[in-house]
Amino acid sequence: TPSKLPPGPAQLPIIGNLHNLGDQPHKSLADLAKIHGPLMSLKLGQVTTIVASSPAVAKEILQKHDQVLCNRQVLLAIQARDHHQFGMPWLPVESRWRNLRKVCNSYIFTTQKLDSNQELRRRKIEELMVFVVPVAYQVLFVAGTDTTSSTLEWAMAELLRNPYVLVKAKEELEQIIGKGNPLQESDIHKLPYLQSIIKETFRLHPPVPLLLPRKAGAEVAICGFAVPKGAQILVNAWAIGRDPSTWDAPNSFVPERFMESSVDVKGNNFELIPFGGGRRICPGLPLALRMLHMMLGSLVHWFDWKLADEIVPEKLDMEEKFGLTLQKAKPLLAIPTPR
Ligand code: HEM
Repeated sequence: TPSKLPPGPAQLPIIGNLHNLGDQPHKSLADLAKIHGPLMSLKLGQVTTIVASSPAVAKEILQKHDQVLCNRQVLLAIQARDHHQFGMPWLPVESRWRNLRKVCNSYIFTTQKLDSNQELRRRKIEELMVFVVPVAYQVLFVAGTDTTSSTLEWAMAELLRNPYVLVKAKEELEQIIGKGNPLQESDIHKLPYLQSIIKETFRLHPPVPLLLPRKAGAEVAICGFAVPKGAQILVNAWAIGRDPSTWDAPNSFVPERFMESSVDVKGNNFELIPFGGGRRICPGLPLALRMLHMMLGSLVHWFDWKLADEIVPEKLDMEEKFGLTLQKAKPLLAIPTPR
């Protein structure tokens, strides 16, 4: 078994590499990975931290060694409020977690259940559309801490910044759904371009850029290096989504790249893992995907959009703010007119 830790930047006493993170840790870690490689080790304070930044290493962690690495590193801030006792994301892989996952997979997020309560969501979407009309002036995509709303805001921002994509999305909806007809969840599979837009949004703007920290339950060898027991494991989904050896023109928003490809966000393609992977993959994935396609599709289908304040598309501010979820730093201001 290897004894050497993966390579990484030099460490200072006590703080280790905390000073390397800055206020955009996912970007700083991506830059460090360019120097030290797709598997690196750092010391965040006293915590040995292993960072994965390529699809191959992510696969080692989320698939091959999933069993040893499936528990969470519970952040002190969360422990302090006792949240880890209750929230599924922080539970250890033991009976309580297993029961909750079972409830999710067999009762809450099954295709059958989601199909049977889609009427509730259809009404919500209708309310959202009715809400947009009188405000027909300025719709603020209010920055919540919510992963789904943040993805929707990024998607709308990309559509407004890339008007040709918006036109193509409209054309697809008009052709498949028809002007004036409401979008239904059962239509989503007939809208490959809309699906590609959502994938491309997740690639560039994964709402949980470093996924949720895992913890090594035992020492494990990864790519010829030793990952010690107790180490915190981060997977930089943001860096992987922009990796130039995986993606052509990695920083451009080009949904077309997914039209002829089978790459999906469901945890099988490690170049695109906004929901994580392995046994702790996001259980809300099927619901989140339905909601996102319905909300984005309906906003595009029902309204014409332009940017507020005469901003030209290329000048739209796409700065990110790192937090629990990766938000747009400046809220998107967009003006709808009913079509
Ligand atoms: C765009 C939407 C969403 C994204 C990008 C997202 C992303 C994630 C990620 C990256 C993880 C950690 C996965 C891992 O460790 O490999 C996670 C876990 C989780 N997510 Fe989501 N999520 C989303 C929406 C939702 C929704 C709508 C729900 C519930 C209704 C949900 C419930 C959960 C729960 C309970 C966990 C913890 C699972 C566990 O630890 O076993 N998520 N999510």
